[in-house]
Formats: sequence, C-alpha cells, structure tokens
Amino acid sequence: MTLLELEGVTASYGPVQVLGGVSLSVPDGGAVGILGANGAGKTTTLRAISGTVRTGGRIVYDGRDIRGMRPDRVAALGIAHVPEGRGTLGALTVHENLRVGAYLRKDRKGIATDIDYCLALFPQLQNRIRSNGSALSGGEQQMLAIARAFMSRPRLLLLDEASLGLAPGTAKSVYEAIRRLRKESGIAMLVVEQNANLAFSLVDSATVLETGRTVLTGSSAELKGMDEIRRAYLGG
Ligand SMILES: Nc1ncnc2c1ncn2[C@@H]1O[C@H](COP(=O)(O)OP(=O)(O)OP(=O)(O)O)[C@@H](O)[C@H]1O
Repeated sequence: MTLLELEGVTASYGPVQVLGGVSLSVPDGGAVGILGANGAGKTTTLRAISGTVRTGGRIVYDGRDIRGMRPDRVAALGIAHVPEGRGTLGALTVHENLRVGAYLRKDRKGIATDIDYCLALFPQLQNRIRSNGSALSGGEQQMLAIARAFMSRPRLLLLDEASLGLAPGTAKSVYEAIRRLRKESGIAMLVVEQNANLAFSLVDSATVLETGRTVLTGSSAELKGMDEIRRAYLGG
C-alpha cells in the first residue's frame, strides 16, 4: 500500500518557484531516498510535505490530500520531520527533548517504554540524559533529533541530511541505528542524504531531482547500476 504520494508538486519561497514538478511515492513501511545536487530542491520537498512552504500539486498521505495543511496538523497525522540542522531544543535536557517529542501522547507507560527504547538505540544518550541539548556533540544532537521524532510514534519519518557535519564513523553508526529503527518499528522513511552510500544502505528505492523536478526513480539496485548515478553520487 502507498502511504505517501506526491504528484507534480511545486513550491515557492515568496515569488521564487524552486520546485517545478516533484513526483514520488513511499510505500507503507518502505524507505525512499531523494538524491540531487545542491539546490535541487530536496529539503524543500520535505518542507512541502510537512507544510512549511507554499505548495501546489498533489500530496496524498494515507488516502487524504494534506497539501497546504498546517505543520502541526501534518505532525498530528503521524508525519515527523527531522530537519537539516537537527532542531533539538538546546535549553532542554535530553530527557525533556524526548518528552517534548511525545507531547501529543497520553499513554504514560508507552512513553516510558519508548524513552527506554531510544536510549537502547542510542546508548550515548543514556549518559547524557540530564545534559542540555546544547551541550551535546553534533552526533549526539542528531541522535536526539531522531529519537525525539520517534517519540511521536510517527508512521512516516522525513529525514534531512542526518550525516551532515558528522565524522564518518559517527555518521555510519547513526545510519546503523536508523536501519535498526526501521526494521524494528516499521516506520516508513523519506530520506534526503548527500552521502549516497549511506542513503543506499537504508533505502529500497530513490528519486533523483534536478532543478526542482523528478527526473528519475528506481530501486536502489537499479540506480546503483547506472553509470551516471555512480559518477554523480557514488564517486565511481
Ligand atoms: N528559505 C528560502 N528562501 C528562498 N530560497 C530558498 C530558501 N530555501 C531554499 N531556497 C532555494 O531553493 C532552492 C532549493 O533549495 P533546497 O534547500 O530545497 O535544495 P537541496 O536540494 O536541499 O539542496 P542542499 O543540499 O543545498 O540543501 C535553492 O535554489 C535554494 O537557494
């Protein structure tokens, strides 16, 4: 079953149109990547879904058109966005950040269980549980941002450049945790990732954007076998 479908999505910042026709679909429980050069519109595509940029076209999630919906309503439908730059709350502790992620939930027991799960998924956070978000390393902040998104128990996770600015070993372990989260939770994922090797370690298929338009979609295996993809994204 298709969980999310974008058809001919356009988006503008003020008078400047930056998406001219993005189409992609994410199966329920699937993981899909968005590839593209700097400025191709990857981040804006995620913003179009979460309702933080003005959009046209069709964005259908779980059978309903969510285009133009307010971000808080989109979130309440089960879409969690981990933005580029992470967006953890620096003045709150790790524990408080996790609780903020669960703000719409009422199941206290489930929340406590899920906090334990996050700390098992990201053991570094366990030692930092009373530290402020601002005191964490870049890698720990990224882990916290993902964990906080999980705390809302989303059906779809929008993940923007989770490896940005991290040392290669840290980026790798963050992606290992995301793969585990995917396997254990079944959350569908739409993933923007500059490091295509990391992206392909997680996603089943990907869409390639060029100047705000979808130009190619294929399974990870198909795309990795294409010369132009290897040259542009895989360094080979
Ligand atoms: N807030 C904004 N106001 C105006 N223009 C913007 C804004 N954010 C992005 N843009 C422009 O929109 C275009 C698409 O940007 P976007 O960030 O979606 O691309 P991207 O593929 O995610 O690239 P990157 O990898 O560099 O983040 C770019 O030309 C960018 O300069």
